[in-house]
Amino acid sequence: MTNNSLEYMTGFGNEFETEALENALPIGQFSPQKVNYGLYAEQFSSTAFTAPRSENRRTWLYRIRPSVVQGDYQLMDNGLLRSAPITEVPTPPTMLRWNPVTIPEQATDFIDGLVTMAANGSVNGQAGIGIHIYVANQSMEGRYFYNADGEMLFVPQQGRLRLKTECGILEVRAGEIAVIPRGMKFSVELPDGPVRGYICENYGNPYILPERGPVGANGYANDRDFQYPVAAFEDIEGDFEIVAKFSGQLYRADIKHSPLDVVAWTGNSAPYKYDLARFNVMNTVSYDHPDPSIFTVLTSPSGTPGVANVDFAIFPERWMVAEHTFRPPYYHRNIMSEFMGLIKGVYDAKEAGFVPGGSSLHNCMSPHGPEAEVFEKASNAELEPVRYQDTLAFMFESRYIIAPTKYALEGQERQDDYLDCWKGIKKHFNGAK
Ligand SMILES: O=C(O)Cc1cc(O)ccc1O
Ligand SMILES: [Fe+2]
Repeated sequence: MTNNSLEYMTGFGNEFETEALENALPIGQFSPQKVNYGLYAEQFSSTAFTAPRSENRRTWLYRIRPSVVQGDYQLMDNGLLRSAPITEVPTPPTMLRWNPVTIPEQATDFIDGLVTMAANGSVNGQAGIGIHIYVANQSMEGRYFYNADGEMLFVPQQGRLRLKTECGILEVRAGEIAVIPRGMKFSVELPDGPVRGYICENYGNPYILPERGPVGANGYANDRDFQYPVAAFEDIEGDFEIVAKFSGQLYRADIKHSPLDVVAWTGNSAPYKYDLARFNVMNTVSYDHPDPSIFTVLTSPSGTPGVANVDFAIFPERWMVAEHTFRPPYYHRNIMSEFMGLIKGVYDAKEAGFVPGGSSLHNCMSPHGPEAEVFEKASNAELEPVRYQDTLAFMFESRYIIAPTKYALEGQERQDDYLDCWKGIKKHFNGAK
């Protein structure tokens, strides 16, 4: 890429404009008869042309060659990648938990190292999500990827990713997230070696920031903290490969040049990153445990107001000051389905077994909550203000039942003894007649 300095532009969903060469962007129109530098104009639409203006997302790309210059697609092996609906095994209501997926010893790039844990909705119906773990130890070399099935939310747990995209370069490490729009081409480099993390592939409406309601004009994830790349392009020719995820299937095509050849772009559909440490946490300063929706960073709305296709919520470092309150997450059963991961530290409902890089799934109406020891400790603790330190968990919460894959249910990471964490819950009832 000619522009290798990692500069970013800021502001969630802004109408950006950026050029790696001076005057590459047309002025006053999108599609002039001739574009400067002999570039081609290409519109990249992430919403229907006719989506309401407030939701409309599209970007104009000014590139060396239009995207149509490529070979034909051939089927590829999906490896452990799956899409909704998952039909290979029935979905049990059982509460599930997994150890981290091990980073392989053999050469594995980002595409090779995708493992689907679960999915819901319908990839072709553009509703629901795919939940994947990525493990890799090699940069993608000579190949590029795009996902026509959904926007990709990256939640790194270990290591750093350099995401080279059509719109420019983003780097993310554990504690940060990145989102790449549906269909945007990119490659993944690993500047510091092996990586592991989670991906929420969003088949539905693009993520937006949640409403703030009476909280007011500031707080939660602030718009200004979202960072977008500046234009950067590769002008290289060779024997490359483009890999597409389309309708749940991987395909490959030959391409004789780098598809990351966008010299300038303008619009509001672009990849972005966000440092989760910037989340402005709202919580009780009086009593009781509010619902985890107070920790929502991004939401993909479904057609029903207040009922998300998927919410991305975090459980970050914060002060806990609630008085006369059972402070950990309450025992509950929920119409929404909850997939959780841990980036670092210890999660307050589970002191053992839920480890960084691991995952859990509590589906629609399946009961869950603190393990036995946590209940005993929290119901007897001195309620001083406490700072939850060195911890970061997250949740993908969805209106649709989350179906684990056959690999998730039968693979080596599954903790078959998960339910034992609640076995020691004691009967404290003292009202017997
Ligand atoms: O189940 C979980 O651990 C997630 C969660 C956290 C919380 O603080 C309240 C409700 C909830 O579902
Ligand atoms: Fe929950």
